[in-house]
Amino acid sequence: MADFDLPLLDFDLFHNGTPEERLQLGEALVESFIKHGFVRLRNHGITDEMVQNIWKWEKKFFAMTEEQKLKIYHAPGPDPQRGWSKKGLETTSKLRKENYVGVDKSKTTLLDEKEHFDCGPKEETQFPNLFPDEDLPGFREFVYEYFEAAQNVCLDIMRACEVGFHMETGTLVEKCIPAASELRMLYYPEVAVETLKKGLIKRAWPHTDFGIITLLFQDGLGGLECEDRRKPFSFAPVPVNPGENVMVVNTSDTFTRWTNKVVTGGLHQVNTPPGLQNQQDGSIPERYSSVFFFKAHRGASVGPIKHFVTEENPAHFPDITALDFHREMTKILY
Ligand SMILES: O=C(O)CCC(=O)C(=O)O
Ligand SMILES: [Fe+2]
Repeated sequence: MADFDLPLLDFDLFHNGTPEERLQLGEALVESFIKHGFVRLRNHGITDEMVQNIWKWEKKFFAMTEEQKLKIYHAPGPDPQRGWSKKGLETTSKLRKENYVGVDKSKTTLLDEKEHFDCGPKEETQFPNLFPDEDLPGFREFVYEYFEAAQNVCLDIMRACEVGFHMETGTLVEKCIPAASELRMLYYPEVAVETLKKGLIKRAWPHTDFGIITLLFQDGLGGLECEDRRKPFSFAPVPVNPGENVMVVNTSDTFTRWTNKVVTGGLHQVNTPPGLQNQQDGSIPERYSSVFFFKAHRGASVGPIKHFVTEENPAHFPDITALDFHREMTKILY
C-alpha cells in the first residue's frame, strides 16, 4: 500500500485568505474529516510560545510526588473528569470491544499505560475543577489561558466546517456555547519493551473520543497512530513534524452524530513510537501529549442536524443531550 498521507492545511487562509481561499480551506477541511477523521493544521492559532509552555507545565505537573497529585485525585464515575487520574483508571480498550480479535476479554483487561490531568472551563460550577494551587502556583492560570485559546481555535474550526459543508452560519457554533470542553494533559511513563510485548498493555488502545473534535499536540517522540481507512482497523503513524508547530485534529463521536455519519470519528491509538518498533529489549522512553476535547454545550442535542438528514440518509441517532451522552460514554471507560 502506498504511504499514508494525512493532509496538512494552512488554517491562516480561513482568517486572511480571499473568499475563494476561505471556501477552499473549509472544503478541504471537511474532505479530510470525511476521508480520514483526521487533519493536520499549521498556522492554527496556538502560538509556538504557548505550545512550549504546555510542555513546560506538563513536565512540572507530572514531576509532582504521588502524595501531591493525590490531593487532586479524580474519583472515577460517569461525570466529566477533573484533576489527576492515575495509571490504570481509564481503560480505552473498553470502548471498542468488538474490535479486539483473538483476545479473551472475559479473562483479561487491556490496560492503558498513562496518567492524566483533566479540567473544564474557567466558568465551571457544575463539575468543579481541581488544581494543585499550593504545590504548583501559576499552573491554574496557564491552564485557563490555554483552555481559552484552544476553545477559540475549535470555534474557528466549526466556522470553517460550516463553510465547507455549505451550512447556515452559526449552526454548529451555537451548539458549543457556553463552553463544556475538557483540557487534558497526558504523561506516558517509560515502559519496558518486555511489558508491551505481552500484548496486555498499550499507551492507549484504539478508540474514538466523545466530543465534537479533539485538538492534539504530541512531543517529539511520537506514537499517535490513526486508522488507515483503506484497511479498517489498521493504523498509520501521525508524523511529529519536528521544528514545526503542527496541530493534529481528529473528529469525535458527537460529530458522527451531528453529521448523521457523513463524518465519522477518527479511530486512533498510542503505540510504540516509530523507529522503536523493532526494539527487542530495554524500554520505550516517557512521552507527553496535550489533548483538548472540544464538546457541545451540555444541554445541546447530539442528535443529527437537519442539514444531514435526508430521505437517503435518515436519522441514525436519537436526540439526547451532550451531557447524557458524555455520561453514557465515560461510564464505559471505568
Ligand atoms: O496521547 C495521544 O497522542 C492521544 C491521547 C488520546 O487519544 C486521548 O487521551 O484520548
Ligand atoms: Fe483519544
